[in-house]
Amino acid sequence: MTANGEAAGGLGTGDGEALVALVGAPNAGKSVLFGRLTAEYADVSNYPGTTVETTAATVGSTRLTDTPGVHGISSFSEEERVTKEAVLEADAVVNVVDATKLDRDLFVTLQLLDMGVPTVVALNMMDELEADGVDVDVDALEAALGVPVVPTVAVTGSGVDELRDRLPEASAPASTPVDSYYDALPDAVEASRAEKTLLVEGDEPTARRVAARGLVADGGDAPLADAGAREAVYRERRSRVRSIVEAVEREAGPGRAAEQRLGDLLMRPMTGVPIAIGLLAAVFYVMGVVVAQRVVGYAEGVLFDRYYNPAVEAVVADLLPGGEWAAPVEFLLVNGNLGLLTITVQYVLGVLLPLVVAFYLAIGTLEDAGVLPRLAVLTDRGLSRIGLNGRAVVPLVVGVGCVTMAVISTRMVGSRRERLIATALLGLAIPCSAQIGVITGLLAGLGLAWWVGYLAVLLGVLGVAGVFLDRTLPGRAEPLIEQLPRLRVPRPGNVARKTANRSAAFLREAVPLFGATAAAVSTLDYVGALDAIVKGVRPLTAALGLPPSFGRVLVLGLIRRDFAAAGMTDMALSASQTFVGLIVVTLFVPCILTMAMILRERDARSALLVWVGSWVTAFTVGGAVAAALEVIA
Ligand SMILES: Nc1nc2c(ncn2[C@@H]2O[C@H](COP(=O)(O)OP(=O)(O)OP(=O)(O)O)[C@@H](O)[C@H]2O)c(=O)[nH]1
Ligand SMILES: [Mg+2]
Repeated sequence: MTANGEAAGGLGTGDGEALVALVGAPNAGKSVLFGRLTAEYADVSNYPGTTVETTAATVGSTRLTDTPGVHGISSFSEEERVTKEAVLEADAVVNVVDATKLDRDLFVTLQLLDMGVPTVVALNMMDELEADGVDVDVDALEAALGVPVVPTVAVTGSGVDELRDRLPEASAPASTPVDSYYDALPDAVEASRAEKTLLVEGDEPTARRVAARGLVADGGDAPLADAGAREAVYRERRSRVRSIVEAVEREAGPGRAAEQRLGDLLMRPMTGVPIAIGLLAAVFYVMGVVVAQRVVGYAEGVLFDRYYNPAVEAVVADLLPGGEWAAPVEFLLVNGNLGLLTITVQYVLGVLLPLVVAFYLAIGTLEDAGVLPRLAVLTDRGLSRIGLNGRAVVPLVVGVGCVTMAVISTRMVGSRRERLIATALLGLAIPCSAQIGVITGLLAGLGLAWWVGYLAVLLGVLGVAGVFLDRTLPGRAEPLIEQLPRLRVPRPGNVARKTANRSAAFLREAVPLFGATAAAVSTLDYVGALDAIVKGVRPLTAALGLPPSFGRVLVLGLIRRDFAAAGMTDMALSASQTFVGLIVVTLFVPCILTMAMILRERDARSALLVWVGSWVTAFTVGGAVAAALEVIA
């Protein structure tokens, strides 16, 4: 059974699994419901656009798919295409509607019903509807739509059982007002009702698909209705939405104003900027002082230095018999620079993991509270000068956690042009959490003035690079159209779960990569090739006033940025050398994982632009800073 027309009902009646898709507006609660219905976790955040790809899980005889949020079933963006495909494949849809935004969300509901897709409506966020002092007549809504409507509160699980029970009742009305437009399609188009509706609405991918089937009899003609049809259908649908909302919604009491006021405070520069600075300061206190210095300091200085490393060295020495082949193996496993079993483990578990966990906890809390998009509105003015809009705040902030992940989140930044700018800035001048930890540690030793200087240089580079890209790339910045999520109290369970998932993903990626890097670098080291490379880049390091051993840091930096920063901890450098070194390491090329992600999300040209640009920027800015420091001194 597919979503193809006739008034359909029942589910899973045929052989095999029934495909059910969760579909609805961004931030309506689809992913929370997905988690409730399947016991699998899909990323949940309190901002629109969290889900960008489908996630599926099987429960009993049903295969449930979580989809990216959309305001319509169409193909204007990548997310919409993904969701449209999921809808066309599905046997039935659970349409997740934010009860507090009926006028916005029922458009998709009616569109699904016009398409003849068997649907059950989950009327979610009922708790917030009540808090707003609004009442929705669920029975009247059900009657108006002609399909089951189940009130839910996804975060508490209320209504979820009923939703599951009523899934088999998924249906669509037998006829639709869009029927009358089907005549506008070329004769002899053989397509399902869902496809016909999309054709009337001018959906090109559907037209191509229908044409490719060879079902257009008179050849040549594109199986689309004329351009006016979409407008007419949309207008008619919006007016149906309005009359339904008028019929089912009524004021039931005073709404809450406190949340609104707090939200406004966050977005007004006078109050928002201090609040934002306070929040960032809190994050950096936790990251830079509590975790980077205390936790990491204890892990490195006590756990690894005193207990773990000596113990492993002793065991390896014991187990390896003497003999000439044993020496390189022992070097590989336990050498003091990057031993596979000692220093590498120490870097990953003792340094990076605590920082990464702390960072994800902090960012997860902000994500859940709905603070990030308000920061977006706040920073929109500044960012629009560098060719971006405020939505780029989220990728840039996520980038401070992990640039690789941030590259994925640039999908929410709008046009290709903005994505490229955001990606380039991320690759260039945003240090990742793993690196920040080490950087914070090194700068803390130098004093506050150096910290401020470091931030100033980075912001300067971000600004100049942004303005440069903005001026040189074709096109222009898009205005911010942001659906603000509500402010919500973060849910500790969700934050913990998300942190655990992200940290596990970090380990899965970092461990093999670190292992391979450490083995490769140790091998180069053992055979003396590392020294040769280090000699080769000596002119560069000398130009920066850095010792030759900094070349080793650069080699590490080609693979992982945090690796490079960590490599600096063991060098004897003066304050200004440390400063210049950190600037270079921060601006230097993105790690291998980020490069792979840029290739996946953008293209080879963008990747090359970022990589080469990083080399040039790192050494130009590093050189300039070194020269300036010399003048001052
Ligand atoms: N108060 C309340 N909050 C909810 C409810 N359902 C979801 N939320 C919150 O709404 C936010 C968005 O939830 P998600 O499940 O990520 O929304 P989504 O529909 O998957 O959003 P996209 O992936 O962006 O399309 C999160 O902060 C949830 O905790 C609900 O019934 N009541
Ligand atoms: Mg989602």
